[in-house]
Amino acid sequence: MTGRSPRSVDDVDWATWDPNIRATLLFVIRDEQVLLIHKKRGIGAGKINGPGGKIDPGETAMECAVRETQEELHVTATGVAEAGRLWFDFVDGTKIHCIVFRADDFDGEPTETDEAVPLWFTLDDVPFERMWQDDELWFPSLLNRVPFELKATFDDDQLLDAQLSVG
Ligand SMILES: CNc1ncnc2c1ncn2[C@@H]1O[C@H](COP(=O)(O)OP(=O)(O)OP(=O)(O)O)[C@@H](O)[C@H]1O
Repeated sequence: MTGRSPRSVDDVDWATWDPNIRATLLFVIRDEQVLLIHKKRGIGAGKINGPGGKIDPGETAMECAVRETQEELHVTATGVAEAGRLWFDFVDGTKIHCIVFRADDFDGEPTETDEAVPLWFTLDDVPFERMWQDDELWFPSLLNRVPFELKATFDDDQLLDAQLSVG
């Protein structure tokens, strides 16, 4: 141990870090609004987030992001592009690697499912207090189309430390 605050980003050996969960997030951003979900189950249930979930064997991260958005909201995202990457190291040993996508549009009508409630927010009114604490750190880069990478440590859903790199 280094004796610094518990589990800072620099305490993690990222060179050997091997995620046990590979996941995605997708944000449809259209007409100065972003399509979010109130998540009903799974990791982060009760929070607001983008649609997304774990990558299935044999699918690409982008295929996963589109599939999860279809499953959770019954819409098909279009104009999808990678926006950034997130590394989450939890004190309980959970290691989540998440690829974030941005979409310009979608086909279909956002619909509540067993997994999620669709919610639109204007870009100056995103409800960060109801989201994972890291989201607020990288969301501006997502909006500005600046590639980002964020490494963060968490204890349960409490953010301990984070390092963002952009550009
Ligand atoms: C720690 N800070 C975090 N900040 C922002 N987003 C976070 C997150 N930690 C996890 N996430 C997202 O949460 C989803 C989990 O996936 P999750 O819903 O459990 O997967 P999936 O739909 O496959 O669920 P089942 O395994 O079928 O229950 C997935 O989008 C992942 O990126």
